[in-house]
Amino acid sequence: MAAAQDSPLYLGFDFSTQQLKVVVIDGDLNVVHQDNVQFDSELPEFRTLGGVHVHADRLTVTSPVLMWVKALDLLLDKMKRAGLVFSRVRALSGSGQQHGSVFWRRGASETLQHLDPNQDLHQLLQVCAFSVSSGPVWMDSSSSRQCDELQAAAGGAVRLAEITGSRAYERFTGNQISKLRQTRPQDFQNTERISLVSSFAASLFLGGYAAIDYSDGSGMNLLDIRTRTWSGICLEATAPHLDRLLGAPVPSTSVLGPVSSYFVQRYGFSEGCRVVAFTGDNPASLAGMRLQPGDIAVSLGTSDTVFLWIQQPRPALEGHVFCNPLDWQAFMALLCFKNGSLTRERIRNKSTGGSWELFSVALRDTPLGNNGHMGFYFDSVEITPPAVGVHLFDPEDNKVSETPQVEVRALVEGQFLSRRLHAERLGYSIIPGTRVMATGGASSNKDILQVLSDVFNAPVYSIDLCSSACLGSAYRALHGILLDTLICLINNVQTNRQFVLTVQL
Ligand SMILES: Nc1ncnc2c1ncn2[C@@H]1O[C@H](COP(=O)(O)OP(=O)(O)O)[C@@H](O)[C@H]1O
Ligand SMILES: O=C(CO)[C@@H](O)[C@H](O)COP(=O)(O)O
Repeated sequence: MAAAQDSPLYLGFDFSTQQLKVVVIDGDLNVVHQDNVQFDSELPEFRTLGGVHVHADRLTVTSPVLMWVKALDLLLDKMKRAGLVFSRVRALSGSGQQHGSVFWRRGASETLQHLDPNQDLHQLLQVCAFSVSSGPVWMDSSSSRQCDELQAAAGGAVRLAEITGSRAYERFTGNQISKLRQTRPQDFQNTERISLVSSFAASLFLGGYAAIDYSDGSGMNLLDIRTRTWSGICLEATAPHLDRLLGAPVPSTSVLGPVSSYFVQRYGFSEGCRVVAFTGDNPASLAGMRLQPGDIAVSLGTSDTVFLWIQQPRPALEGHVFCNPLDWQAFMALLCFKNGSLTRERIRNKSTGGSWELFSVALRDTPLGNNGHMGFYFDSVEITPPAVGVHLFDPEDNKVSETPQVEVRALVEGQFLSRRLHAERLGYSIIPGTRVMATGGASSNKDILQVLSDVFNAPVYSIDLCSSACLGSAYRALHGILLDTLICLINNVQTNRQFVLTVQL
């Protein structure tokens, strides 16, 4: 049943690689509105391809910070035009592509606190809010030197993984901070605060710097995932006084504060609307998919990721362990594959004239196993495994340069075999009852999901909305508010309780 016209609403945003999305839910978890802004097509002035700029070295990959700010202006205007009554919003939360960093210039805190509601955020922040106008994102693999330095300082890759949940990875924020400090010292000097994409987005809503949450903070090679505090060894190896630039990390369910007066005056948000900590898009998806023990999630967004809810961390040299965004005592394991949707798009353009429909036909017209044709497609330096290049094999295992008729299946089967193989190496086993939960843009394609099901030998479930990260963020907004109310109640009961002396020694 639809909720009353004035019942509370909860917003979930996702600042992902190619777009900004929002989902609005009511208190019964019904989705009442969704919208998005595509970076490439709706903000062409930033000249991104897939939301990013790939630099000449092919290793450095950045995104303009103001593009994300302008996308938020545009999205909120779209929501207003669609008739969304912002005064009903009780809480909001969100997520961001993981690992990307935003460097706020000295004085930006002051700017954030005094935003003029008559102007766009983009106008207000364009002049001097950021010391780095285009920050590194998760696709960047240019910080190998800094990774080696961090591992040496921490006592090796295994030790670093034990502390932070991952060996050193180029895209992880700590190594990107190190690179900026070494290569652009002046910009680093001008920096007042460093945010992740998630905490940057939360800062816009708060009108002040938002804390980094434990879960997204686990993707930096800086957080001790067991104590949930910054690791002294890692901070020291990265930059002096880094804790001041990062602020203290907080539980992912934290209520950070009220939405800033800018949003109250410009869009009519209620002064009581609360901002719940933003997190990474994969942790938010974990919440959105409501994973059960034994489930495995496969996200087919710009990146492909495989992740699961785990109770005990067992960090390895491959893959990542993050703090869990819902249960502070639990964790999540994640594998990330860089050559996901963009590689599927390249083969779609090459083999089926740019049509997903014909891509699907090619999958339907070829048999499981592809008569022995096999492909490994690493268009750009892969994360899992660290490999590059396209490697094709015929049924006799000869390396060939082309597999034209069967290329679509060679690609998709190869991708999913790799997802399964690496998940099993992490210790995950497919057992009777295993459910594969699919999400992300490509999960709308049933023929791709059929291959996923065949390769994992398990049923695949998807949700009727592509962005589980947005949905999870809206759930998290509601969850955060409920937890906060509960904690306040418990505190009140404890303060008001009258103790009576009942037994004397
Ligand atoms: N019908 C389809 N078949 C296969 N892939 C699709 C289809 N529709 C969209 N996609 C893929 O979804 C990708 C975007 O996924 P999405 O999860 O929205 O990205 P992100 O959240 O990383 O910005 C696109 O790059 C596109 O290749
Ligand atoms: O690097 C990772 C996870 O470690 C990526 O999964 C990013 O979080 C980008 O997400 P999408 O935009 O592809 O959803």
